[in-house]
Amino acid sequence: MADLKPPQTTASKLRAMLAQENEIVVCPGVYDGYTSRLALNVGFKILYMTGAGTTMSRLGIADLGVATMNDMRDHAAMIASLDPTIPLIADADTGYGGPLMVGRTTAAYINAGVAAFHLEDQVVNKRCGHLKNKELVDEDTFSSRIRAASNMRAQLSRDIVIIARTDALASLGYDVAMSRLRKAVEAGADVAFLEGVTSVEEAEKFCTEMKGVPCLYNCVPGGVSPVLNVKEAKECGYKLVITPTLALGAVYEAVSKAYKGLIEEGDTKGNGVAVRTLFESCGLNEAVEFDVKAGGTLYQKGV
Ligand SMILES: C[C@](O)(C(=O)O)[C@H](CC(=O)O)C(=O)O
Repeated sequence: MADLKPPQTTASKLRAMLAQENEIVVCPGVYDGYTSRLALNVGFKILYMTGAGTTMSRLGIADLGVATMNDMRDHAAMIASLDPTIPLIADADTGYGGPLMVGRTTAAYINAGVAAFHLEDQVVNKRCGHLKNKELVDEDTFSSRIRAASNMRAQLSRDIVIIARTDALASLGYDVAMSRLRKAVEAGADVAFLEGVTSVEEAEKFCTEMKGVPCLYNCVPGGVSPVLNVKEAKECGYKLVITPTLALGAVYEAVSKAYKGLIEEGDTKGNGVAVRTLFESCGLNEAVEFDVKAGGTLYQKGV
């Protein structure tokens, strides 16, 4: 029998990262296997799967609550599988229904290898937190979502870090949003996410008033919040920063340019990155090595 030791869970790795004093956990937004590989290749030890990006890349639709639990779970499972030692934080929107459904989502995300997920207080037909006229569920309904996640985690004896997100700031104000987050923490949430923070002062106040509960900053250029860099977010007191649209924006610009070059000038080369380099960014050499080591004959002479 092989000597197989159970690996440390990615949820407990993330908890250890959050417990480090004077550190902020910087999470690159990824939205598919390719962007996840690119983030891992530059050395990130954590990934954030954006729901907006998942909906855009998987369905070609804007962040309007169209992706189902299965879409999100499948996407998260694929991303988490690329390097199962790396914690993946994944968007879980509203949890996709009542407590029973949120419990099911929690179990599905745990089984998909997700280390942490965020659940919010918008209605199920939600929209991006940086769009206008969001509708919310009441405070008790939000608490029940968090409690369902926490109860399922306990029932399964499997860890997942629960991030409570409130979208209440925009329509109900700071105090109501804080009350929702405090109740969410009482119901079992580990991390607080105040969506749509409007100023640095508000960000600092929020981190102070959450009294030791790790706080997450959502950096969305062109949204309603100031675009804080990592140092600034840390100085406000945040323990986590996510950048959901970083890769989406980079791809928007670079790919649009390449396609325009093709349609307007017949440029078939684009930036000319060699195909082998592209494959290598997605584990070509490691895959070949794995196959050869196991005695496979397909790639013995190289590829
Ligand atoms: C964090 C977020 O839920 C996401 O899907 O990544 C979005 C980000 C975005 O749409 O830019 C959000 O609602 O803030």
